[in-house]
Amino acid sequence: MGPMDLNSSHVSPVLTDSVPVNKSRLGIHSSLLPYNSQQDSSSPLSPAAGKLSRTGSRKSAAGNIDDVRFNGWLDAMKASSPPRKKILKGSVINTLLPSNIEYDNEDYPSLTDDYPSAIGCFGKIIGRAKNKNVAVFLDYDGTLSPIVDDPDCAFMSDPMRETVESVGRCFPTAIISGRSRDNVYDLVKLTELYYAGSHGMDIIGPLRHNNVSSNLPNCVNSTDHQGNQITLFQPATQFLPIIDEVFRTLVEITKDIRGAKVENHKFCVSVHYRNVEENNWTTIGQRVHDVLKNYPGLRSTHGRKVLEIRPVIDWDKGKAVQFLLESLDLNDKDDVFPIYIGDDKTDEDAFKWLYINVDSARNQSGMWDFGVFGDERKQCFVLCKRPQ
Ligand SMILES: O=P(O)(O)OC[C@H]1O[C@H](O[C@H]2O[C@H](CO)[C@@H](O)[C@H](O)[C@H]2O)[C@H](O)[C@@H](O)[C@@H]1O
Repeated sequence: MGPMDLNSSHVSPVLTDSVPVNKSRLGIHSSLLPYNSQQDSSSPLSPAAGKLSRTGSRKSAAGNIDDVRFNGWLDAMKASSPPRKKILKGSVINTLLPSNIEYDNEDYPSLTDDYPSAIGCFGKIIGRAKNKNVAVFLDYDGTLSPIVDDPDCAFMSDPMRETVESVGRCFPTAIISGRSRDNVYDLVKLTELYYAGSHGMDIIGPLRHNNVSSNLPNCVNSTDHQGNQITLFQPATQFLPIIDEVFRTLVEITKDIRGAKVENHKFCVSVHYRNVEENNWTTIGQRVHDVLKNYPGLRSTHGRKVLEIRPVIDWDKGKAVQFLLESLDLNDKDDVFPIYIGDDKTDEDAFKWLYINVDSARNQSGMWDFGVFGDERKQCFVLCKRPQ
C-alpha cells in the first residue's frame, strides 16, 4: 500500500474537540490536557515568525495564567517519562522482541496493578472468541516494536512481523498509530492489513459498501497498489497546510536543543525529548507551548517522551476503531470480538471507545463484555471480551 493523498475541497465535519474523560471505568487517566486552543481564539492561524511568536509573549510573566498551564505541561512531560527499568526476561511477548534492547516501563500504575496477564488468560480469551468475528487493532510503537531512542530505528522483529502476518491472515487486522500512515506501513511492511496513521486521522480500510460513508466528507473509495478496493478517510485534510507550517516552525525553534527531534506525521507533528537533557525539558516544552498559542486549531497531547501536536477535531484512535468496525460491517453486531492492543495514552481513546461507549451502551443486553489484560511486562494492555 503506497502513499495516497486525497485532494478534496470538503470541510471536515469534525470540528469540535471531545471533552477529555478524566478517569474511565478502566481507571485510566486521560492525558489529553492541556489544550492550548480555547483561550486564544483570536490568534491568527499563522506560525511564529522565527523563534518568537507574533504576540511577542513567549516569556510569560510570573503568575501569568500561561505559567500555570505550562507547569501542567511540564508535570505531564515528567509524569509520562519515568526512568527506564529493565524488563523481565523470558516472557512470551519478549521472545517476539529483539533481546538486546532495554525497554521502558512507562506504564500506568492503575493498570499495572489491577489487570491480569493476557498471556496467563490466553486460553480463556481464545475460548470466548470461538465462533465470533474477531477484529484485531494494534498500536505500533511500544506494542509491536520496542521503545528505542531513535524513532527511525523502532523496527519490528521478524518473529513479530510473522506473528502479525499470521493474525492478519485469520482476522481483519489494523495498525493504529501516531506515525503517518506511510511511515508506519514502511515499518510494518504487511500489505494485507489496514492502516490508520496520524492517530487515526489517515485511514485506509476495507471498502465501505453501506451508506455510512456517504455523509462523511473526505471519505473516498479507491483502489490500492495491489488492486484491492479500499476506502480512504482523512478527516483532518484542511489542517495539512497548518501542520506543515507548524512542523517547520518547530524544527526551527528546537534546532539549538541537543537531542530534540521533530517528526512530520502528515496530520500531526511529534516533538521528541527522549534524548534531551532533563534540565532542557522546560525549554522545549515552553517553546512548543508558545508556538501553539498562535494555533488555536491545534493542541498537544503527551506520549512517551514526546509532545504530539494534532488538530483540534473530534477524531482519535477510538473513532478510527469505530470507523473500521463500521467499514467491516462489524459494528452493532453481537457476535463481534474486537481486540485492541496498545501501550500508550493515545490508545486509551480506543480503549475508552470500546469499553465505555460500546460496553455501557450494549452490555445490558450482554452483547459486549470487555476485559483488560496486561502483557507480561505490564506495559502493554490488551482489551478484549472478558473470559468467564
Ligand atoms: O501510536 P504509536 O504507534 O504508538 O506512535 C506513538 C509515537 O511513537 C513514536 O515515538 C515513540 O517511540 C519511539 C521509538 O521507540 C521513541 O523514541 C519515542 O520516545 C516514543 O515517543 C513516534 O516516533 C511518534 O511520532 C509517535 O507519535
